[in-house]
Amino acid sequence: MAIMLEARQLGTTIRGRNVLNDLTFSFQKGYTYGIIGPNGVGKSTLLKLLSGVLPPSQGDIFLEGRSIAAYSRKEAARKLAVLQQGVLPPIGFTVREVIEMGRFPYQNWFGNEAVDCSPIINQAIAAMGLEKLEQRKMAELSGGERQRVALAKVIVQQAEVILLDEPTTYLDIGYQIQLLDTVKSWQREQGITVVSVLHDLNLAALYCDEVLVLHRGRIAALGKPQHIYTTELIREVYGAEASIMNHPLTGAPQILLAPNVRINNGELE
Ligand SMILES: Nc1ncnc2c1ncn2[C@@H]1O[C@H](COP(=O)(O)OP(=O)(O)OP(=O)(O)O)[C@@H](O)[C@H]1O
Repeated sequence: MAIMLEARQLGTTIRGRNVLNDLTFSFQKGYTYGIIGPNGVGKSTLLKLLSGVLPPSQGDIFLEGRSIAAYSRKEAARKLAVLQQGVLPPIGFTVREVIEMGRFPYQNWFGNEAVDCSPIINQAIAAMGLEKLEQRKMAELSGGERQRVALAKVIVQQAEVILLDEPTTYLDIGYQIQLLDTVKSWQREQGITVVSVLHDLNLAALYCDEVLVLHRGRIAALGKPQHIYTTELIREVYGAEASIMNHPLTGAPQILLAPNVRINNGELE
């Protein structure tokens, strides 16, 4: 099995505070990984380290065996595409123009490409259900529509690794499933590696081959959801009481949260 991304003794300090410590793990080519953990634990920070935009304070990241720091910007962008959280898209442009910006790693100095990129742009527009919106200005879209444009822009980058920071933010449950299904079929078709920060542990169990759980700046668990999701882990990491059931269709572990108030015959007391 080929290793696509590897972290060795990775650590980072932000404003004198140790956020992530001694993380060592590897992600295999062609797999989907979820990064989960409580608010503020460092999930987005880990994604920034993996994409090379934030240099680590300790340790190193290897992309196909080569330190990420040794890649040029365009070289890295052809290998790795990132959907960042909360980054405002350029609102003066149309949907199609913004998606075309995802092709920058393949453009020359004048913004031209050697091959016609319209087939891949059209494919991404269709995959994200944006056909009717392609001439709309970004400023005229809802939060969920903008998120779908941002993902289409990532898809057209045709990278081997995609890093997604909370890709389901702003999306209703229908679009959450549509987006994750699109990413999954894209991943299978192209054999790419997907690393996604997810808050929803149930979606992570449905879509990820393996999940990395962060707790207090370290790895609390890394493995298949059915092996690592336990009531003890949920209690330790989130301080929440949960029951774990198997999904009736897929068998994936699904977490049911238990309210702290007492329940009698289905009524809260
Ligand atoms: N630019 C910054 N300046 C100061 N502290 C920061 C900065 N960026 C992140 N932090 C801190 O680093 C820690 C990790 O932040 P990060 O955004 O990676 O967490 P997260 O797990 O993605 O959180 P969430 O689930 O809330 O999105 C937090 O305590 C945060 O306050």
